Amino acid sequence: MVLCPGVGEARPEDAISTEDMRAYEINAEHLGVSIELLMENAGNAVASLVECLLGGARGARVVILAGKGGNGGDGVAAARRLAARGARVEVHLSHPSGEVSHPAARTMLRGLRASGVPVLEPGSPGWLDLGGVDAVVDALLGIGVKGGLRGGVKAAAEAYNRSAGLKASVDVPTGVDPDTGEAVEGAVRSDYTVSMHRPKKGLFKGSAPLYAGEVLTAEIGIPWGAEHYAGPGDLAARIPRRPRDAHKGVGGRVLVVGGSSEYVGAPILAALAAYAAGVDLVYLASPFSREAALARPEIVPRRLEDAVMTVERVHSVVAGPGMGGEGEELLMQVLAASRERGVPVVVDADGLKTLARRGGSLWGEAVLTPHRGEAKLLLGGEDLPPLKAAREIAARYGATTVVKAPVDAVCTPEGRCRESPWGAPEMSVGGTGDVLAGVIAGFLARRRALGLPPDPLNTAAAALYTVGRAGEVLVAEEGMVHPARLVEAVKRVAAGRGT
Ligand SMILES: NC(=O)C1=CN([C@@H]2O[C@H](COP(=O)(O)OP(=O)(O)OC[C@H]3O[C@@H](n4cnc5c(N)ncnc54)[C@H](O)[C@@H]3O)[C@@H](O)[C@H]2O)[C@H](O)CC1
Ligand SMILES: [K+]
Repeated sequence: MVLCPGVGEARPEDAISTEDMRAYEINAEHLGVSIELLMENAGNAVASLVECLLGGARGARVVILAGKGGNGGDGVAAARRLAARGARVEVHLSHPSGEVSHPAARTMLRGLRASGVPVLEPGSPGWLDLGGVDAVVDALLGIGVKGGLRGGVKAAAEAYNRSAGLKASVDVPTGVDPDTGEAVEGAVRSDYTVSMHRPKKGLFKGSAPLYAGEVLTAEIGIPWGAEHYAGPGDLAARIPRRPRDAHKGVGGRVLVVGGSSEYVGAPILAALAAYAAGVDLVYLASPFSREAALARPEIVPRRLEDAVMTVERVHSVVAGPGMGGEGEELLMQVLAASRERGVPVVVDADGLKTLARRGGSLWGEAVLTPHRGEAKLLLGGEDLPPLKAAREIAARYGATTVVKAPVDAVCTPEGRCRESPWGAPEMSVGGTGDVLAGVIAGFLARRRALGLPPDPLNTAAAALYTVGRAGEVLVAEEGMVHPARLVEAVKRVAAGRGT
């Protein structure tokens, strides 16, 4: 590995998806680390690598090929830093400068004006003339690449590949898919690729290594908490937006199984919360589903005895709210049917008591949502702090486990964990647990309906942030948390109107 300041080894086990990267970026901003700062750091890392590889920046002729998105922004920041170190730098844009689409990249371009670096647009004399360059940087496309190379990007990638200078790509080689590693025609071939924060998964797949050259990573200031704590990035990046021309079916369908002679409201709240999370259709199987549907016509009633056969129609299931002791057999049948059909299931409330009594091993796409009392039951009486309890229950029952507490914790059976500090003490009111179960199931359904893997750990994190934030919004606006109002607030936060 080349030894240069500011860059490190890229290990496949550290690789992340573009979805992860988008989530971390937004979470970082929420935690006080701005995108501009991340971009500046990315540019600095690129500048330092080029300087190091050339054995000094002073007098070196460097051309930065910059696209109109964030990747171009990294390149523009690198240009300013290299110029400040004495390099003879030019920026060649793939597009007219008025078309820069990324807000932070626009800021970088403004900052570049004062540095004396020439900025060449398509059509200006000398555009894509890379004769005699010592180094050329590919800052054309990063994780925002879509489809084959077009327009100025295509022309710039051709010039890059013909150039005799040292070649370095920012984040990913332009034209290589950051998730799958697939390369489109005309993708750039580099000597080095410096991937921001962590290497992107695609860099290790298929033919990507041929294009990337040596892969390095640069630490750009994303704090640990942006990965560990649930945040708005999990909602924005992991829960797909509904396409504007959405037809019925893209939002997913959820089945709620619960209720008993004693408890009526819990499964209804879970059903309404699933709707608030953006799904298309919620079936309710309970002893009173017809009455529930008369009061709330959006609920599709199912007889309790039809619960098991409804599993095959849905993208996720909530089982347990308000079930009492009456539904043990049914719960076990619903779990078996869900597992057999690969449908993720959220087990809450009385469903958890049944599991604690019967034991047994679930699967990673089952999500248990105990509060601390239920966690203690599941652990046979042992009282552990939330994070430890989540880790232990997840390992013991083989299911992703959320332990609800002032700082919620969620862990997978393999021991990967996240926490969520959002929410308010007023959320201890009855019904918030039912709402959370419905939102987790709703988000799981929305991912599955679009063919995305359910990813229960990060999907639960998105739900924890959403419900916690909804509670905060309500406390700020109304001074209290009423469960039915919480459903309304979830709808606003999930639709991007509550932050
Ligand atoms: N995520 C982070 O924390 C940080 C990311 N940084 C850098 O930003 C890019 C991602 O930026 P984004 O604007 O989302 O995407 P791109 O720059 O890759 O490009 C989008 C841009 O390009 C156009 N486009 C897409 N596909 C094509 C194509 N095939 N042909 C032509 N043009 C295309 C599209 O229209 C958009 O306008 C990330 O990779 C990092 O480099 C920073 O480091 C800050 C932190
Ligand atoms: K690139």
